[in-house]
Amino acid sequence: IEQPVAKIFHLGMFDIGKPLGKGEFCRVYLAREREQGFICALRVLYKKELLQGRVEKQLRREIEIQSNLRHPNILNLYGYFHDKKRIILILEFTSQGELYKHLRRENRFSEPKAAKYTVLIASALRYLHRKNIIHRDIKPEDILVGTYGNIKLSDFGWSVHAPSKRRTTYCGTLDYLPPEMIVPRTPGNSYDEKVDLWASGVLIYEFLVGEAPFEDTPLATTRRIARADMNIPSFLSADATDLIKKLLVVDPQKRLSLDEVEQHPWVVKHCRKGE
Ligand SMILES: COc1ccc(C(=O)Nc2ccccc2)cc1NC(=O)CCSc1ncnc(N)c1Br
Repeated sequence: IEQPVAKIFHLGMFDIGKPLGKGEFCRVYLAREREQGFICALRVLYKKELLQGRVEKQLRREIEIQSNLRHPNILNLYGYFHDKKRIILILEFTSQGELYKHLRRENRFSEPKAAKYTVLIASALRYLHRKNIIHRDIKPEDILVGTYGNIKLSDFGWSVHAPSKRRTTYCGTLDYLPPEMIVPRTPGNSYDEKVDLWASGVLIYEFLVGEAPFEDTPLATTRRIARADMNIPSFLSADATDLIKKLLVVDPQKRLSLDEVEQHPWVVKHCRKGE
């Protein structure tokens, strides 16, 4: 789909179009590569800010990891370049933008739609976990929607994201953090990929209810997460309720595995293969 890239300025071999992200920290632009007219999203990061935020190491590690990922439900990082002041990430462009906008507009998703998204996210997580990568940051704000409605896990580099208006919590939301990252029982609070299963439960809840299960004041949220203290509205089907309850379990080892999520009746019912 040809996207109008009204040329505002150019950066390297790219013509820069409209801003895609908002907020002073989130400089993401629609761009077209000059030679082949290749459409992409460019994320511009200022070295000064990265140094202040001491995140240049995290960014380097992330670019290293993300450059080797290839999955239909993970936003592609094609590469990067830098000039004196900036580092520019060359990212896959998704024409339908951020999933959280769709969720806010529709208030909540139907169960079939939520189940379809769940399967796609589980498939991306399985791919990451097989490579020993824990995403840790799965929330509607970090999921993008492609042209044909398929979704892409992205990593907005939370540390450079302004405390977004979308969540009124300081420096990223607590809503998606699992108990073991809130109340570290084991010294050095070691956690494993089960944190992504907890976050998947929070995500399914938010898809179906329209708000996160532990949304509250920061203090109350941490208390409720630590006890998995949520109430599931009665309009959710029994299967959906069952899946959420089996993911939002305090003990990480007792949470469902990705295989069990994909084989859960709620998912199977709504996502018969090939539909
Ligand atoms: C693989 O995707 C990333 C990988 C890495 C980082 C990142 O900044 N890491 C990072 C930055 C600083 C410090 C530490 C980590 C960010 C992303 N992703 C993004 O920034 C998403 C940009 S928004 C957007 N993108 C495409 N199409 C649209 N319609 C939109 Br809206």
